[in-house]
Amino acid sequence: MGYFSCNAESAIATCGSYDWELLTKKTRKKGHGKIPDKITEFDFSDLHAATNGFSSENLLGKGSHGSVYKAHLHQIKLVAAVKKTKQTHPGGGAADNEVEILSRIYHPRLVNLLGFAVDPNQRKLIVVEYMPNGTLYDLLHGSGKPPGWVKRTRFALQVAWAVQFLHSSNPPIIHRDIKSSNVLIDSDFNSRISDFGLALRGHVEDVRVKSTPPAGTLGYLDPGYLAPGDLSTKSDVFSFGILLLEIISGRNAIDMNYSPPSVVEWAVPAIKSGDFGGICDPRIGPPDDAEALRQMAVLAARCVRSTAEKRPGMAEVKECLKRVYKRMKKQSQMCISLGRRVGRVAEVSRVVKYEALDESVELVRNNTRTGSRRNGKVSSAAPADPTSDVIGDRVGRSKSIGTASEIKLQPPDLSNDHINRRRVGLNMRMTTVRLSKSRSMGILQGKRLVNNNGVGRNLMGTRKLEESKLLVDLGEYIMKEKE
Ligand SMILES: Nc1ncnc2c1ncn2[C@@H]1O[C@H](COP(=O)(O)OP(=O)(O)OP(=O)(O)O)[C@@H](O)[C@H]1O
Repeated sequence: MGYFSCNAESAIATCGSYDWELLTKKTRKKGHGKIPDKITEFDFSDLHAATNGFSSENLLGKGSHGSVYKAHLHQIKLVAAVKKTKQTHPGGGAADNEVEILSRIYHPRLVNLLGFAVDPNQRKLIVVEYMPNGTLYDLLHGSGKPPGWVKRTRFALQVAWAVQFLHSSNPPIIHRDIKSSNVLIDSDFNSRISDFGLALRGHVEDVRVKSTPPAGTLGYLDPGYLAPGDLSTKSDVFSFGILLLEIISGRNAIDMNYSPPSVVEWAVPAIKSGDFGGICDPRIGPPDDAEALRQMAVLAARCVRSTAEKRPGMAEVKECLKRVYKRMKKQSQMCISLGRRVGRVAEVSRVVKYEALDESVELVRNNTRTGSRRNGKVSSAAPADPTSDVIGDRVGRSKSIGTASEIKLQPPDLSNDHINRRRVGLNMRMTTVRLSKSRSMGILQGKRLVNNNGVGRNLMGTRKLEESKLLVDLGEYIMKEKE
C-alpha cells in the first residue's frame, strides 16, 4: 500500500509502510489499546488538493479552534477529516496538543489520528478518521427522529468505555471537554470521542497539569475545577454525567427554555424524589424498563455530585451502563417478540365473551394456539396469575360483563417507529393489571392459562369468573415463558 505523501521526519511522524486500515482492523479485533507506531506527516499541498482547496463543499463544521474539512486521500484510498486551526501557536496550541496526545493512543471509540501537516504559515493541520454520521449533539437535538433508549444507552456506554480507556492510560489522559458535540458517530453508528485540543496527559501532580489553567465548556465544566490543582479524572466524570443527563432528557446542558436552565439543577431534584419519568426526553417518553431508567438516572446524579471524591470512577460508570444497556436491549427484543405475537393474535382474532360476577368483559382472543411455530408452545398472553395451572388445552369463552366495551388488540406496526414500540411497551408494563372494563386487556387461551380457583374454568363456561382473580400480566407472562 502506498502512502499519500511523506516529506519529513519529525519527532512523531515518520514515513514507512504503515497501514492504517490494517491497524484499525487489527486493533478492532483486539478491542482497544494498540498504540500506532507511526503517524504520517502529510504534504500540505496534497491535503489542499484532497479537500478541494479547503472549499466550502468540503467543510464539515466549525469549532472554536478552527474548521474541519472532508478530504479524499485518493492515493491511500481513504476519506479523512482535516482540522485546520485558526492561529499559529508557537508555544504549542490545541493542534499540537491534540497530535501529541492522539499519537500515543488508539481506541476504537476515539476519533483516531491519521497524521498531520504544516501549512506555509506554520499552522498545524490534523488528519483524523472521518465520521460520516455527525455528532451526538445533532442526533439528540436535531430535527430528525430522536434515538430510542437502546441507541441512547449504547452511545452512553461507548463514550464511558472511551473515557475509561483515557483515564486508565499511563499516564492518565484527562479530556476536559466531554460533551455531545465532541462525540462523533462513525459509519457503524458507534459513538467516538473527538477533539483532544484541551486534553491533558499526565498525573495530577505533574508540572504541566498543575500549571495549566482550567478550561472546558460551560454547562459541562466541573464546578469544583476552579484552579489547576483542582483537576482530576473526576472532572471528566462530571462532564460525562451532564452528557448522560442530556442523553436521558434530550435537553441541553444549559437551556433557557427550562426552569432552572441548568440540567443539573433541573434533573437532580427530580431524580432524588424518584421522578425518573419526569426527566425523560418527552419525544420518546420513559423506557419500558423502569429499573434500567432508575439505574441510569441515579448514575448520572452521582456523576454530577459537587464533591469530586464522591463521584464514581469511569470503570464503575462503564459497568453500570453495561448492565443498563443489556436490560434495555432485552426489553426491546421482548417488545419486538411480543409485537409479532400480538400481530399473530390479531390475524386470527375473534371476540369471545365470558362472565365474571355481575360485570362483563369482551375480549379479543386468538385461536387455540398462536405461539411460536418452531417450538410449538402456547405463547400468547394469559390471565396473569403466575400460579396458573393447566386444566385443559381448550380456549375458554369469556363473556362480557355488564356494559363492558370490546377490547381490541391491534397488531402494532413495528416497522413504523419508536412510538409503536412504546405502545407495545405500555401494554407490557401492565404488570398484574386487573382486567376491567375499559383499560385492561386479556387474551385467553388453553394450557397454562387457568388456575385452580376457577378463573380459567369460567372461561370454559362452567363457572363464574371472579373478576378480582382475573389478572392480566401480558409482559410478565411472556417474560416467564422466555426464561
Ligand atoms: N472526524 C470528523 N469527521 C467528521 N466531521 C467532523 C470530524 N471532526 C469534526 N467534525 C465536524 O466539525 C465540527 C467542528 O469540530 P471541532 O472539533 O472543531 O469543534 P467542536 O467540537 O464542534 O467545537 P469546539 O471546538 O468549540 O469544542 C464538528 O461539530 C463536526 O460536525
